[in-house]
Amino acid sequence: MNIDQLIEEAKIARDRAYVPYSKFKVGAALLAVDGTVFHGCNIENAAYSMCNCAERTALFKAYSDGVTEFKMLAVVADTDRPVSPCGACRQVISELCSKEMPVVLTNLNGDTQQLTVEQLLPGAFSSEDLHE
Ligand SMILES: O=c1ccn([C@H]2C[C@H](O)[C@@H](CO)O2)c(=O)[nH]1
Ligand SMILES: [Zn+2]
Repeated sequence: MNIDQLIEEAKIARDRAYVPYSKFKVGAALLAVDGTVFHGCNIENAAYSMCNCAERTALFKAYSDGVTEFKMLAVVADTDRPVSPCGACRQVISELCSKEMPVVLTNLNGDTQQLTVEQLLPGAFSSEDLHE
């Protein structure tokens, strides 16, 4: 599974987005070290704050299936620039993925930006900050 293939998987995930309120579809594809690809889409709710982003959907699906080691995450939306994950997702990605893992951000025009998890949220608050 290369980067282009993972982006295609993210587009498949995006097609399943449940977005009756924003109409803004986002897809994510999370490649695990064992080669499994977890799809994630955004899932909205009439109680708006319950909306879940595509990135967190993919990560939570993997974790809840017992898969916790990842190689790469791709995210796609119909944006002018490569889609920018929200702050909440950056925080969750920082917690659950290695600092060095590549995150591929893209849009439907094929504009692509590749960042590491550390670059996505430099200086993220982490478990190391929690000394009791
Ligand atoms: O990277 C992003 C940015 C936004 N959204 C979702 C949240 C909401 O459903 C919609 C509009 O913010 O897009 C994602 O899933 N991922
Ligand atoms: Zn988000």
